Amino acid sequence: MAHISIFVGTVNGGAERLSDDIAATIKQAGHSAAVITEASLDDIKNASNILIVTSTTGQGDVPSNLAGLYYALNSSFPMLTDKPFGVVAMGDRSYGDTFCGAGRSFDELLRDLQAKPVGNRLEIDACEDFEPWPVTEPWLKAWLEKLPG
Ligand SMILES: Cc1cc2nc3c(=O)[nH]c(=O)nc-3n(C[C@H](O)[C@H](O)[C@H](O)COP(=O)(O)O)c2cc1C
Repeated sequence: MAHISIFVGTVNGGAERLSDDIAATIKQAGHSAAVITEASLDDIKNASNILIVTSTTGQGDVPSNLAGLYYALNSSFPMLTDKPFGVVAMGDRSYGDTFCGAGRSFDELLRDLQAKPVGNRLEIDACEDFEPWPVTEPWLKAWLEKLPG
């Protein structure tokens, strides 16, 4: 059984609703999960498995409820060596180059901190996927299967 800490970045609540569905599915699969909406540096340092679920705001920016964690990681740069992680990025392709910018930034930062990517980042385009769950569910099931241990 794995414990997964889900770090949510949201402006209008979509990523939080998706995180709740993700947590319910993780529990149904026999694991445990916690959804964290106001994360501290210790939350991520102490996490066994990290799942970032974030929308993008501004011009490729991390939502403010998750931005504090992003900047704290970037400035204090704690090594997260071999800590398994995944990223679910919600965005809108009509924003062009900044599509899913927050999820992409987190993915890059966690790799820089030597955390261990499990599978590929999921990018959800609000223009195409009006409901995020149908694309997230198969991704999540595959991600759980790839999780070490
Ligand atoms: C003001 C604003 C700025 C946005 N900027 C971007 C962006 O730069 N890139 C992107 O991919 N999506 C962008 N989006 C789209 C959101 O990330 C997308 O609609 C997401 O599903 C919202 O999730 P939330 O309800 O959790 O905030 C923006 C949306 C708003 C309202």
